[in-house]
Amino acid sequence: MAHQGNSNQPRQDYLKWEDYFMGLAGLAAMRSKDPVTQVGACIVGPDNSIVSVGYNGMPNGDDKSFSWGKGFENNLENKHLFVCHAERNALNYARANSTDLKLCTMYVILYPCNECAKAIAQAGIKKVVYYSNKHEKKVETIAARRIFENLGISIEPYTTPNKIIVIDLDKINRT
Ligand SMILES: Nc1ccn([C@H]2C[C@H](O)[C@@H](COP(=O)(O)O)O2)c(=O)n1
Ligand SMILES: [Zn+2]
Repeated sequence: MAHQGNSNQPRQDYLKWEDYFMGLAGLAAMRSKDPVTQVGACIVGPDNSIVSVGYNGMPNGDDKSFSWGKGFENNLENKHLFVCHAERNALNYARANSTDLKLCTMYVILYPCNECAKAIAQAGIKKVVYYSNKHEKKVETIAARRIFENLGISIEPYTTPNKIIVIDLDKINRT
């Protein structure tokens, strides 16, 4: 029997496309400084090329002028009015590179809000894959769903059972 290291067969447990894209969205989310909810988004072209990634953060990364709090009576002390959503950041980056997004798919860790849904629609994206819908009952999410439904934008949950993707950077040194 051939030693695994000498096998002439391709690996079978390689990362599938969906896992790769959602994994990239998850990796981007790890850049977020939001202490509660870290969101990442990855925009993918029809040829499976990575067009853009983004994560939620304060405008221009300015963490000094804005609070990461939530639940304060004074809305200006809450993050929500200020934070740039992962989807918008990914769209902005793609736009800055003049990429046509019409045939692209967006992979995102959290179901988009209404504002992002509008931006996704205006960019011409026709398919969104999301991981979590933890804000399902929020009016922003309900409005987003309506935008997607009315405009015929496909919005699907990520169904792959691969919830944990381990990145072992040092593996290369052991093989
Ligand atoms: N689709 C979404 C939804 C939310 N975000 C960002 C905005 C905030 O930083 C955070 C939500 O905070 P929470 O109320 O869950 O504490 O997530 C986003 O980027 N994309
Ligand atoms: Zn949003």
